[in-house]
Amino acid sequence: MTMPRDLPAAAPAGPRRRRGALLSTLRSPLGIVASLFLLTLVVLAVVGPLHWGETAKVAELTRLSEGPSADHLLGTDAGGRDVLARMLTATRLSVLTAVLATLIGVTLGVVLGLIPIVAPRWIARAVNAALGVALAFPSLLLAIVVSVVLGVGAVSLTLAIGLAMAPAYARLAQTLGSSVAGRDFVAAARILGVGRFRILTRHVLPNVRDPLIVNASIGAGTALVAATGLSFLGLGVQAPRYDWGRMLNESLEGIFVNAAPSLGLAGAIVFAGVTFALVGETLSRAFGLHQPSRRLWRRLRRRPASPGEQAAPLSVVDDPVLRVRDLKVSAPRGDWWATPVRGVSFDIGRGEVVGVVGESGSGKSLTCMAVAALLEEPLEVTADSVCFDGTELVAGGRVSGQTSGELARRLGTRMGFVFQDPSTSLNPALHVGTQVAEVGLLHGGLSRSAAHERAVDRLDAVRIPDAARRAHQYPHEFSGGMRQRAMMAMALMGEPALLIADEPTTALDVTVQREVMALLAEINEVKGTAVLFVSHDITLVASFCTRVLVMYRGAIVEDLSTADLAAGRAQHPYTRALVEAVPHLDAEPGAEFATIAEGADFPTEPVRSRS
Ligand SMILES: Nc1ncnc2c1ncn2[C@@H]1O[C@H](COP(=O)(O)OP(=O)(O)OP(=O)(O)O)[C@@H](O)[C@H]1O
Repeated sequence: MTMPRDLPAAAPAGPRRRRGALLSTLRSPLGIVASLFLLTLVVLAVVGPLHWGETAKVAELTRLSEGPSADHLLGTDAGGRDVLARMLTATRLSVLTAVLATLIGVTLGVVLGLIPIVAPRWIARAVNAALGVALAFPSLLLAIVVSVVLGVGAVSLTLAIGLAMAPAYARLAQTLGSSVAGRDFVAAARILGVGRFRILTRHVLPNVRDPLIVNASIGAGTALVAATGLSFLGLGVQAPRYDWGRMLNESLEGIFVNAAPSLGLAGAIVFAGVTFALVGETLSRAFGLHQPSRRLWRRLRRRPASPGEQAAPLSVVDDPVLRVRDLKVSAPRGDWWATPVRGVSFDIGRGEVVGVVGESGSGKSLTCMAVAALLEEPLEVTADSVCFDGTELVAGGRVSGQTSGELARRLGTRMGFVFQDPSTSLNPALHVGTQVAEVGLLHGGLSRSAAHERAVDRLDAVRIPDAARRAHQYPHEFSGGMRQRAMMAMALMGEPALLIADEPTTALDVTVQREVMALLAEINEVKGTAVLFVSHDITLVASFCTRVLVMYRGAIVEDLSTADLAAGRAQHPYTRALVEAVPHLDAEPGAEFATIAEGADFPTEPVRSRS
């Protein structure tokens, strides 16, 4: 039996969106085929014994083990009974065994898997240890042992397979449950005094439900094969009852003179298995858990540019360090593609400091990650050109997240990236010095000791106190500001032509923010490194940068100098709304702050406003 797939625990959609997604998936070719297959299987399971049950019992003693004929399409068995009628009659028992076994396996698995989240620690430890032991056994072997212990028969077969499936589902539920239990909303519920059981039912279960349902549908096919296999071995359904496995065993004796019964039964087993897999795949698409198909990738590549995309930049720089033309980032959302970055074009001059502002979700981070070739599948990054420091990153219209060779060396030594969250940007398992030294080892041709020496020197340059000692510490021993400076030290291992800083100060307190900004300014001045600085804080951008790109709904709507911005010469209504929303210290006490109304709709047409 195969292990359940470790699908991501997706946030559950609301009931209406869920229903809508399910209906639209059911109308897709996959959904239609899956529904037809499932309907056929259910009808056969319900109607089979009623319609063909009596015919299946009739034994024609003059027609034993006959081949296919007009009367008996799959021939007769050794007792002179019609194989097709028996096969159709056996559909109910075969399918029911698989479905019930899966239900038992999933239910038991979910209970065992989620116990550690709610039970006292000693119970959780005991359950974990038992699960570890159970998982060490191959599940089919476990099913054989259990069915021998329980005694052969349809009921014990169902229980045996269900019990054998449970450990794998328990592990899956535990993995999914633990990832949800660590999220902030669970912590918030705990702070509010919500009990553990209620947290489990209200917060954890709804968030792991979808991947479990998808796995259960696919797992039913595995259960069917296991049940058929055990019955085939004589450990499952016993005479006078019969399922496909037992029939397959009986048909084997005469397979060389009459292969039709074995082939027919194999076809039935494959049909049922494929049905369960198709249902699982359909649900996976409806719940947004699947990876997009190759056909979808191809369709995306053929997709024509949609209106509003901006192939021409709003301003052009001579000899830019970075030139971006018509950059688009698309992300799969179920069966369709969202385009959070809709064709942006811009230049950054050598040594220039350019800010990117825009509301949350406007595509600032995706744009930065895309130009640094950091985005990978399932995200799709296309562009006419992304030319960094004289090197074209676009090949075949696409920017790949997997760079190698000269390109990786160039990006590693000439481009630096400082991420928003200093707590996740460094590997917690490695010393900071080791991580900073990596660029020197990989691309600088330095020996291990020389790379370490340079890393210490770079940490010192970004004012990490006692750098030689600190280099041997782990990231958790650094403060947030020190981690951001360590990221800058990493960039300074090479000779960076561009430093992309994606909200590098958002997670820091004001004093540390100032230190980080001062360091960025120093790197720009001393090294001549251009900076692409992303921030929500338009005042900070105006004071630090010389030019601002304003992003709105995945496009650059205005590209203006900070002098124009400060002098109130912004022309796009969205830029003006951003400026007006900046709080002023000289505002009347008690006066309401200006804000951008939720759902406010601004034009996405860009304006040219550089003086
Ligand atoms: N890995 C991803 N897969 C799919 N969609 C994504 C991914 N990353 C971001 N998005 C979506 O793309 C859109 C733009 O995201 P992005 O992170 O670029 O926004 P942002 O402007 O940087 O926002 P913020 O200021 O909050 O960081 C958002 O709607 C986001 O949900």
